[in-house]
Amino acid sequence: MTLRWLAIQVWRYRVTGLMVILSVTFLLVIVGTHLLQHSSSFNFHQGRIKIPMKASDPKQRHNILTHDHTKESNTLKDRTDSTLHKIKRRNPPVVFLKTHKTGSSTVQNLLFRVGEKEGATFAFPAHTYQFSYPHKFKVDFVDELPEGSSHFDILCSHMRLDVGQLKQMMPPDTVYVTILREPVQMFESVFSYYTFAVPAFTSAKKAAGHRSALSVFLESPESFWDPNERGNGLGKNPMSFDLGLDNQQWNWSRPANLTLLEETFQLVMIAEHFDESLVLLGDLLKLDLEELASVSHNTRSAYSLSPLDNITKARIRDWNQLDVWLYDFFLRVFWQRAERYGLGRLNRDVALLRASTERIRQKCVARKQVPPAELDDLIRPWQTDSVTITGYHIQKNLTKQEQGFCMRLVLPELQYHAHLYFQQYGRAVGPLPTVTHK
Ligand SMILES: Nc1ncnc2c1ncn2[C@@H]1O[C@H](COP(=O)(O)OS(=O)(=O)O)[C@@H](OP(=O)(O)O)[C@H]1O
Repeated sequence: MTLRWLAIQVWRYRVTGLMVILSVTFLLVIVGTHLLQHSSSFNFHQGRIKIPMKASDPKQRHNILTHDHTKESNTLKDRTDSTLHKIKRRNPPVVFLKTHKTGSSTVQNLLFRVGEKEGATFAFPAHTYQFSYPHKFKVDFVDELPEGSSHFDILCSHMRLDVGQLKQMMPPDTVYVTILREPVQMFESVFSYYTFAVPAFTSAKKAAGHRSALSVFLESPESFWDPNERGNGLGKNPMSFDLGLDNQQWNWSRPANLTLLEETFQLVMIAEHFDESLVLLGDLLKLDLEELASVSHNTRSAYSLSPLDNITKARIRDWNQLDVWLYDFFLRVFWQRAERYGLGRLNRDVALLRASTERIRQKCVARKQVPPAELDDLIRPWQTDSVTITGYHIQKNLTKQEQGFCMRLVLPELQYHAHLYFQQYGRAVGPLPTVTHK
């Protein structure tokens, strides 16, 4: 009887019932979509970080990020309260000397991700994104230790190395790592990227007219390069300069500070053996395969690349003899280290890393080599007037958690730095001071 009555009621109100179910479903879809859009675990508030398309003095200018931090206090509180900051770091402290045009932004991105996940305290420059480059590093270039931290865990921004100063501020068990790249490729990349930032390169560009500025520079580099002119540090032996060596004069003898560098750096990564380098890095820092995944950062678009003829290559090597010597030296050290790890074991781990990274790239990356005009401010890498730097689009069909991971994977250096800096200090990255360091 009751069942029959129920069946009659259902039949009588079938249209109204259907309408109610449809309305509730529609409402749930609307609310769900809204939540996904506005509560991403990686809440960068797109549109509030503004990166201009072009500038001539990369990473040093203070006005490149205008960050409206007043609107962000709640987000910061949420982040500070989150479990992210309560996880105990399991990795040793690390200094990564970020050398120029060596693939260093790719390594830095990986360290940013690991550090953020583990609530690490970053040693950031007090002003802008570099430690008062090209001055040699000093402890007072570093921003204050944030409240509640007893020491810095990770330092990975550009600097000109001074080992003694670094050791004054980092814990004794700090792991020191850097990266070198084959000097011809590296110098060509430095020249192209910094054509309008290194005065010697700019003079060559002006003199070149329609000819290749690099070729004109290499025909008589001494006529363009004044070692005493500020900003010319990267104009000759740039890797040696970043490592704090005298990049001007060299008489083929072992550089005075080489022993100190050998003793300080547990690992000098080699860009041409990037995956092998990552495996050794992972071993030192106790990282797992997923943490070692990366995409290449700061890559130039195809039309910003020009093939080098043999004369140009020989001239680059001639002009950058100390870098050539240094690279060959640390390449030998690298393979000695690889042998200690075990070459068979290294090959096996590289294969595992490549397979794991490939899976992650497929999951995250919808499109690579995306030109800057097609990238949102949030994910557009810094551009210079002389080259075009490409970026990535991430996949659309990702869960909230995957979206956070994938965004971080492709996030350019300046944006990630600005985010972590704000997270650590609750304020935007500081501008250049009016009085420069001596
Ligand atoms: N994984 C990996 N392996 C090898 N090479 C890589 C990798 N990731 C980035 N790159 C290349 O490194 C160049 C950018 O270097 P940096 O990130 O150090 O540049 S910067 O000084 O921070 O601006 C830039 O080189 P060029 O394209 O020749 O300019 C990148 O393409």
